Amino acid sequence: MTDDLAGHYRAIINGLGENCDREGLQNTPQRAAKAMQFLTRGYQQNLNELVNNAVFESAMDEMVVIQDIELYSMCEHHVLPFIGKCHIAYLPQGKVLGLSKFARIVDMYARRLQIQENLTRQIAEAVESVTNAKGVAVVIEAQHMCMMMRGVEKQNSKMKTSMMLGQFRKSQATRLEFFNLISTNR
Ligand SMILES: Nc1nc2c(ncn2[C@@H]2O[C@H](COP(=O)(O)OP(=O)(O)OP(=O)(O)O)[C@@H](O)[C@H]2O)c(=O)[nH]1
Ligand SMILES: [Zn+2]
Repeated sequence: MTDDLAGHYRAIINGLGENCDREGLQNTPQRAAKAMQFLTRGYQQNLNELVNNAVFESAMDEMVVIQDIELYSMCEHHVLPFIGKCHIAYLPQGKVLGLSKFARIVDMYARRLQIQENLTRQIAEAVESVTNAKGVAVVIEAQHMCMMMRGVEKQNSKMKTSMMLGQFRKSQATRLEFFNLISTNR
């Protein structure tokens, strides 16, 4: 698998007019293949294994927010990185999820070829399915290298996406509480 990918990288690099046999590039196809496999390792993961039963009974029924989870993803249109932060909130009803699992869920979906909108939705639906929460909210703010390094070359624009499920979608007060919580301490 890595060797196959490395062969493709060799063709790309040679196709750019470079020479993969020169010293600095000799191991590059192999390295680039491994790096790309790492950046897309989310394809090898699944939600059940990742959560590993780290769901705990709890009487907590107020909003829980996990803020500023950094994410690195790759846009599916250009295969260039987009980089940002994810904020997740949920309203537990009897069960809370192990804290690190939120970051693992973000990474599992981020480490695939993505668009930000779908990534946002997938994270929200995963948290909902694992916790059976009364509501889940996810906000992602990210900068896309395809907008910065090429194309329109806008260095400061950010894309913000949100996905509200359950109570967050129904109740404006709940949504506002979440937006308030994530707009402080930054
Ligand atoms: N909605 C959305 N669009 C994205 C995302 N990542 C990249 N894109 C956009 O995907 C679009 C692809 O447009 P095309 O016209 O097919 O490709 P292109 O000629 O490379 O487009 P330019 O970026 O405008 O040069 C561009 O507008 C990108 O900005 C994302 O996460 N969400
Ligand atoms: Zn792109």
